[in-house]
Amino acid sequence: MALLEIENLVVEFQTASGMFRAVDGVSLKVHEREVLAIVGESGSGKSVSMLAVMGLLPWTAKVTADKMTFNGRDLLDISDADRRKLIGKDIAMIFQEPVASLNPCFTVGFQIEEVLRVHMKLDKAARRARAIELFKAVGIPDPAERLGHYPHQMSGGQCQRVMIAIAIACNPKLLIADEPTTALDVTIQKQILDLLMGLQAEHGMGLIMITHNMGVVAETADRVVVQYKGRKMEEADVLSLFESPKSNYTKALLAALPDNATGDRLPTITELFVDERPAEASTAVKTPPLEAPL
Ligand SMILES: Nc1ncnc2c1ncn2[C@@H]1O[C@H](COP(=O)(O)OP(=O)(O)OP(=O)(O)O)[C@@H](O)[C@H]1O
Repeated sequence: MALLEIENLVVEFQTASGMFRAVDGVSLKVHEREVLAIVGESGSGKSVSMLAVMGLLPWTAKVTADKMTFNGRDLLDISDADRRKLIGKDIAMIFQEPVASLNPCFTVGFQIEEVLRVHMKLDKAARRARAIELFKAVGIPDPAERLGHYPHQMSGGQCQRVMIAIAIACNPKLLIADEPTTALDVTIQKQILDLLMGLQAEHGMGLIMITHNMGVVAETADRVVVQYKGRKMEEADVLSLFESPKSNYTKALLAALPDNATGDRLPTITELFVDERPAEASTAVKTPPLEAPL
């Protein structure tokens, strides 16, 4: 049985200029111990699909699917109370802006201990000991002292390590990493990716890596889903995707990599890719409105 199973997921937002379809019939599966990369350019609905799984979309979103289960449990028909027990414990997510994802008003120690209090019911001393252990596991130096720091006192890379420590605090079965290295210095990006992959292997978690970076896909994924304008264009194991991509969009993504440049100028995706979908389908996905959502 797959850990996460999604069939025909559609997410639409109610906006001032009508309904906007951000995710258009996406299906995917993730198994235990598997790393699935979801790749696609900005706005292709990668984050929105996973926020739908987490139940973290605003009220303006309408989520429908033929199936959305976690470990056999129906996520479409789950009570708010049951979802709160699951999210942050069995399914955890880390985001691309680590500093903004932490609460600036509380110490990082309070924030990690809060997760341990709510989900693991540990007493104060056990929470502190576990928090120190987790900070050590993600490579934060002087963990006991760092627990007393606020997010603004730490670098972006350190904050992402804190976010990862919080995400793995309750030994989740599935970790969703939404562009976890995009906001970080290049020198730190590799360290954070290595840390995530090490933890994934050690804990046997399923990992969904959302990225627009084909280099990250190549380094991390077992299987890849390619998304474009809310639709799944292709799904393949990582080797097949790089060696024999099927969809023209995947071919365009690969051809736009600097390593594949032939002339003195890199081609853009729009030069390389013509939307393969029937006109009816592609116009169903309207250009996002500029005005704020309702
Ligand atoms: N609350 C919202 N109301 C209206 N439209 C939204 C809302 N949230 C996201 N969208 C739109 O949904 C589309 C998909 O967004 P999403 O964040 O999933 O893209 P993405 O593929 O993850 O790209 P990125 O890497 O830039 O985050 C975008 O066009 C975005 O503007």
